[in-house]
Amino acid sequence: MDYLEWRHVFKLDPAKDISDEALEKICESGTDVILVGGTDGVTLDGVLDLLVRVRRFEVPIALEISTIDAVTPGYDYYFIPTVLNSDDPKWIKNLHHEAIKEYGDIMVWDELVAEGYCILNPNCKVAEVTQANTDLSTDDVVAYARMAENFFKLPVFYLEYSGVYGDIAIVRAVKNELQNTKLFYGGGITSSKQAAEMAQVADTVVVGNIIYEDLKAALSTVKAVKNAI
Ligand SMILES: CC(C)=CCC/C(C)=C/CC/C(C)=C/CC/C(C)=C/CC/C(C)=C/CC/C(C)=C/CC/C(C)=C/COP(=O)(O)OP(=O)(O)O
Ligand SMILES: O=P(O)(O)OC[C@@H](O)CO
Ligand SMILES: [Mg+2]
Repeated sequence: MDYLEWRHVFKLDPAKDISDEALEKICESGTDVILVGGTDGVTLDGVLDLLVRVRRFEVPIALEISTIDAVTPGYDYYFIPTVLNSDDPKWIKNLHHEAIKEYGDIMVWDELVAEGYCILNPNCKVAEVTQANTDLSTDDVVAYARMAENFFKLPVFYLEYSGVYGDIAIVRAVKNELQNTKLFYGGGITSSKQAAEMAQVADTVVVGNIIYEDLKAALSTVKAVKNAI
């Protein structure tokens, strides 16, 4: 599966506006994929709009499902988060159970990629919405990574610092534990230096909000990640 080889990901938020000019630069930047996702304000219109606009380019496009009301055919992959450190079973498996009960007969399972999220920024929106317990030691986080890989056999473990730059020591400790499950890192990357640092440890680096704040800085992260060893 291609996603096993991804190094750099741009995450576009369907609740935010992006100009055609900026979108073209993002799509032609050399990134491995455009991942469409956000915590709130995600609508079918927003998800369709980005699908149609990104499809004009060659880059693959994946949808990270945050609400079942905003799912449409046509994406290359569907990423399904399960928030391992949520205190509310809704975000771990209940919404998933509901969706599979309703759409299980028509699902193309090979297009679905399950992601075990571990959210570590206590002040981000997704931590609040999912009631994530972010008060975790390195050992706690490593245990979630082991759970993702060995117990649930998830293809992706996503260390989510949304909005703040993470702790490289924690990212390294997790990476050292994982053999098959891919480590996605996302959060607070605003420069090529940060992107390169995380890319030396994580399998895949996700760049989000800086796209909307400083396009040039966002674009600089692609080369930084691709050149990192
Ligand atoms: C062809 C076709 C239609 C195929 C699809 C079939 C189908 C219906 C598949 C569904 C399968 C399934 C099991 C779905 C699960 C449904 C579901 C709603 C699950 C819940 C997912 C979940 C735990 C969401 C929580 C929120 C979350 C982790 C979102 C990810 C995005 C994220 C962290 C964004 C970062 O936040 P952001 O919004 O950027 O924050 P700022 O604005 O502060 O930057
Ligand atoms: O928006 P930022 O902070 O870059 O985080 C990226 C991504 O991990 C969000 O889900
Ligand atoms: Mg965002």
